Order: sequence, then structure tokens, then C-alpha cells
Amino acid sequence: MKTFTSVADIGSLTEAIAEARAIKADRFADASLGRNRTLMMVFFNSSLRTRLSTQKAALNLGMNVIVLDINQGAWKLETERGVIMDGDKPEHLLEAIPVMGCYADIIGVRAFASLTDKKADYEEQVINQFIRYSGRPVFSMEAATGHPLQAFADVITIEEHKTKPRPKVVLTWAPHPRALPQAVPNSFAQWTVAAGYDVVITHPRGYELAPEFTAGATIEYDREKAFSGADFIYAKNWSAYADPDYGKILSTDRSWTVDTRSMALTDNAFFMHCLPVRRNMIVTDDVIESERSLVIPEAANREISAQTVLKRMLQSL
Ligand SMILES: NCCC[C@H](NC(=O)CCC(=O)O)C(=O)O
Ligand SMILES: NC(=O)OP(=O)(O)O
Repeated sequence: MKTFTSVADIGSLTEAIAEARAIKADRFADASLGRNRTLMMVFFNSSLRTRLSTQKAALNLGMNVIVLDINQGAWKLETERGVIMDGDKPEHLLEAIPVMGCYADIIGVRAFASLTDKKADYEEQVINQFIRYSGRPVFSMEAATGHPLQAFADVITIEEHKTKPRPKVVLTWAPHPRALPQAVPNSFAQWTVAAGYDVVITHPRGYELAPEFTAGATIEYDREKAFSGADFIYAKNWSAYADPDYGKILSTDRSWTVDTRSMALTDNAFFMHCLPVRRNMIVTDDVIESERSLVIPEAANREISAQTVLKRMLQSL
């Protein structure tokens, strides 16, 4: 595997899930595969889980790991070509990327959406430059439009907890005080449809996601109807995708907060969220602390999704 940015890169999802479960059963089976190989993780944005779980996965495979926080200690990077660099950014991505490629065998990139330039975001201009100019296999640690390591971990988690072959999986928008990217819901929709689940997406009008990510899912504006009979509730905030409101907050309606009343509409559903989560905005304390909450198992499976991807990339070197 040379790139990992979308579900298409993983090939057969059934095989990938089986491989992930085998890795989980014996995570040190390939402890020498990464010997003398270096993972470089490049962060343009903050992280807790991705940083720790991906490093842990690399260590399980015997790799060395370098972490670069672009906004803490590195030169500020210009990302656009043609800009006269007389401002506050001393280095251009077009030099920085091949330099990073000199020191790494595999590169992971976290670069969130700007939420101001929809074209640049949906063309994935930052991670695509890494793919083009680093000369190394590159994987997304959440880029502008997707978070595939999270969605892969979420699908592994659903596989571990489902009690029917085709569970009803509901992605629900929930309120948040800041404008957040569409990356997590985009990937969650893409991967759960690929996994063959009955996928329903519910949100206030105006929050429609990009159709290329939601194809195969049902959009249900009636939240009660969406929650009815659900086996899994996956909550997430995102900002508007549709023009002219791209990147904007259209609602902070707290009647969309997931609480015990809305969970009572479901078929005793599990609650899921990628974390970090704002309690009592996205979900109440009671629901996230309930025995049906899967937020910690999801985070634990981030090590497994990362290890599956790194293993395949190491095998391709
Ligand atoms: N990687 C998981 C989510 C990352 C990001 N959340 C955030 O930025 C939350 C920040 C806050 O709550 O202020 C997102 O939604 O894409
Ligand atoms: N879920 C997730 O990606 O968490 P971090 O942003 O903390 O890495």
C-alpha cells in the first residue's frame, strides 16, 4: 500500500477487518518487520489519540518514530505556490516535503480543512503534495476531507459489537461551539456503507455532506425516525458543506444533543464518538458514561487500524 486516504486504498474491507482482528490477537507478531524503518508523523493540528495510537502501532512493528509538530518549533510553512513569501512563513511546503522524505520511510500527515477554501480542501491540496513530492508512502492522520484511520477503527469496533449481520448505524449531527471539518463524518459514511451496514445520516437542513462520501446512505431529517430501531448511534458535529455556507455554523440547537431520551428511541443502541468530545453539547454525561458507550474501545482500536495500515505499507517498501 503506497497511499492511505480513503476506503478504496484498503482493497477488500472484509480482508482488512480480518487482518486487523489477527493483529489485535497478536500485536507483536511482526515486531521485526519495521526494523531500521522510520515513521515520520507530521502534525499541522493538535492530536491525542492519533499521535499516541499511531506511534504505539509503529513501535509494535519495531519501527523508529519521529514526530514533527509544524506549529511548535518548525518553520511556519507556506502551502500555496506562486505566493510572494514576504509574510510570516519562512519555508515552503515544496522544499519541506522532499526534505522530510529524506529522513523517513513512511509519512503520516494530519492537516485539517481550512474551512475557508472549499476547493483547496476538497482537492486535498496539502496531503496530495506530500503524496506527490515526498517520494514515500503517505497515510492520512485526518486530512481535509477524511479521517480513514478513525473510520477503519470504528468499523472494527462495530464488527466486534454487532449482533446482526446488517446493523442499523446512525450518524447524527450534534451541536458544538466551533466550526469543525466534515472529515470524520465523510469517512464514517464512506466506510460504513462499504462495510454493508444500513447507514442513516440525520442532521438539520443545511448540513448535507458531500454526496461522493454519503452515496449509499439514507438521509433522514426526522431525527426521531432516524434513531428508531438504531443499533449504533455515532454522534459528530460538522460545519456546513453546501455553498454558500461552507465552513459555517448554521445551528447550535441543543435539542440535537444525544441524551437518554433520544437513546431510548433506539434498539438499545451503542453510543459512539471519535473523541475528543464536548460533554453536554454533543452527548450527555449519562450517555457517554453508560455501559453502551463504545468511545474507549473505539480509541483502543485506533492502534489496530494504524498497525494494519503501517504493516501493509512496510510490506510494500
Ligand atoms: N480527530 C478527531 C476530531 C478532530 C476534530 N475535532 C476538533 O477539532 C474538536 C476541537 C474542539 O472541540 O474545540 C474534528 O472534528 O475533525
Ligand atoms: N479521534 C482522533 O483522531 O483523536 P485526536 O484528534 O486526539 O487524534
